[in-house]
Amino acid sequence: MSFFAKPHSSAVKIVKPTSTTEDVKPPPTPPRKDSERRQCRNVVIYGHCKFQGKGCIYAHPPTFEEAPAAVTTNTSPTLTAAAPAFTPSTPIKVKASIDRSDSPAMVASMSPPATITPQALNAAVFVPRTNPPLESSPQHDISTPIQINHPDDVFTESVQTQDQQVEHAYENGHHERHQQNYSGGYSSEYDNYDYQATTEAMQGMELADSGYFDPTQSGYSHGYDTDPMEESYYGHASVFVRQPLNYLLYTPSMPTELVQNTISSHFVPSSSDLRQTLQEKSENIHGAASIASVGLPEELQGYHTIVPLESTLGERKKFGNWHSTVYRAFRAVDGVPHTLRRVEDYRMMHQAAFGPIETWSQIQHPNIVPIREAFTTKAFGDHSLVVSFAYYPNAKTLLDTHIKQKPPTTSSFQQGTPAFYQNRHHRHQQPNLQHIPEKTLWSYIIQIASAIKKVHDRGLAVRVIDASKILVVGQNRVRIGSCGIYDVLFYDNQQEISYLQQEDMVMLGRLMVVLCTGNASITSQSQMQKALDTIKRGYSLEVQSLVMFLCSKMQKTIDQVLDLIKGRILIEQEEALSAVDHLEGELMGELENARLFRLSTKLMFICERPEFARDVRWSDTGDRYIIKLFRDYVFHQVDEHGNPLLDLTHVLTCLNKLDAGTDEKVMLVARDEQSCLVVSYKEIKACIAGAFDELWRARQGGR
Ligand SMILES: Nc1ncnc2c1ncn2[C@@H]1O[C@H](COP(=O)(O)OP(=O)(O)OP(=O)(O)O)[C@@H](O)[C@H]1O
Repeated sequence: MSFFAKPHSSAVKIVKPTSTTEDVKPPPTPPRKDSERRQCRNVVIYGHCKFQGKGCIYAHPPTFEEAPAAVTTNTSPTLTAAAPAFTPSTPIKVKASIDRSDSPAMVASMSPPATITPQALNAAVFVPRTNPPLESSPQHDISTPIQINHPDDVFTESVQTQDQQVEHAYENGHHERHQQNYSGGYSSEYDNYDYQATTEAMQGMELADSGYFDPTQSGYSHGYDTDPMEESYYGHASVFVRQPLNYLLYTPSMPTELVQNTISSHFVPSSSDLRQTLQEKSENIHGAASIASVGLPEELQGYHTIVPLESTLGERKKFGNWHSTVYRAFRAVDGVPHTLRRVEDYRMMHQAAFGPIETWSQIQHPNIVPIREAFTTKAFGDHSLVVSFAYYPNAKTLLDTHIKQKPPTTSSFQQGTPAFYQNRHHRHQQPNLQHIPEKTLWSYIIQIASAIKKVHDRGLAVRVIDASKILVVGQNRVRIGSCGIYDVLFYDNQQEISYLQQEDMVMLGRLMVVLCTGNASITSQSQMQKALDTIKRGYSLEVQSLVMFLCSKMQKTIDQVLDLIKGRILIEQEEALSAVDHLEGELMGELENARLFRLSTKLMFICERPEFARDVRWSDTGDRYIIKLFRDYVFHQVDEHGNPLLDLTHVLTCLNKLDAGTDEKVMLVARDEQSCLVVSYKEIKACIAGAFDELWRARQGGR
């Protein structure tokens, strides 16, 4: 065991002194010869010198037996002054040091102030290879560090300057290089601790981090790159590959001049609005409406919590010739909300009528509301057809969005409407009666035309291209809803598909007229002529000619329409890809959440495991103790009155520093407030990696 061997942790324990500093004065050192004052290189490299006492003329530190007594005065099993750590040249007053710990509550409770004992002052100085020494400050006066070089550098240098040491330095070579990492610098409290077994990961980290990694260790698989936890998520890790590591891998957000996340794009709102929109959607899904559900079946073919999405009072809505109501219900098997459209008083004559539903359920298109299934039921007290669709929270129809007038606040609708959809309608029925911008209009047309193309190519017709059946599900995003229902309802009265597809074209033309004029009730030829005049005044020639083409009696196909609008399609595609970039940028920002969550999870996995309570390696000793104190430091802070401090910023800051493994030191105070440890985030990180690695191996039955 050596004072200068590489330690596991450079944590410094600061405990109450056994005597005051005034009592003990360091003995005067007699002047020595120059060579005797020089530090033996073997000790620096390997932790000890084989030739100590056998002719080596350089200075050697005292052996363990010769070392001054440990500083510790209590029995808590932690590091002692024998542990290699920074040694202040003047006693550190704990009270002063704690000022660095950002913990006023802890400062208040550390009384009386403890100091480093004089013995500790004589202990050898250790400075981690890659850690810069603490900055000198009134609180911290750190001795000059010994610079430990890369072994190869030391070897070369020793050939030139210390011939006597060359031979045995080379001889001991690789083997001792490993040993120095496992053995040195720990007091007897650490003797029970299985470093060999538990710290492979730490070894790897330290080696890799400091450029010491030996590429011949190809079996090594635990380090930054192969976090066992991540291994479980992403499959078995491959062989560790040496690479320059910079673990400050915070995902940098794309600068706004490159991706304008802060600005609303065509399909995606600005970052803050996007978050708000998603929150509202989530709230919508979880919103319940008990009053609205009164009288409705509790369970319907595997769906429950059925809530109407529209008023069932007053004038009944019709779907074709049938009364119809739209509900939201949760599917029992997966808990996912669905939209159920119920068609009342429908008697199915042939089971084959469900055939088109089968075909429709296979159609996946970003502008069509997907169909889940269809069934008939008597649960409502009649013969109803129910078709289940995907549910889009806070979706509203084109009619509601752009055309419908807001109902007067005192209307019977609002008075008699259950809270759930009253609020919804109140929020959504704020129609934008202004002129729809041409860009938005083209976007709608292109999306709907794309959906029509998909359906026609499958040998079907859409049949519901209507402002009241097309849903606005996101910013400028539309989906055609209620597809397939007419195919079931009119199964016994089927028409030529080519005729129905022609109808789709005309319906698209009418939809354009409705959107351009804001008038959903154009029936006569004269009204149509007026509408065309309005379009001429407000929209480009391209819009006018497309409307004329679609509303004409000539035969047309969706391909012809797409050909006419191809220039606009390119603009739309540009917008769609920009939206993808925008969303990807947003997702990158959210990556951090997973990172911090994983870290917190590791802490929870490690700390205070009941099944390891009797295992010395998992009790309050060594690395686990540091982790436990760190957990307290992060999550269990209290204010000066002992009240819990719930400061999320503190938690995030600590976890980020931990994940980055910074050299910044933190003071961890024991729960009994009798001792504290100064330890860097880098070391805590290594402790956590080692402990988690052992847990991981125990999980696999290796324990
Ligand atoms: N798939 C869906 N996801 C979410 N909400 C939907 C879905 N389908 C319909 N809705 C909502 O249900 C409500 C009723 O739909 P419906 O199709 O009956 O519209 P409507 O405006 O009432 O049309 P109509 O006047 O023809 O009845 C609308 O507010 C609509 O936003």
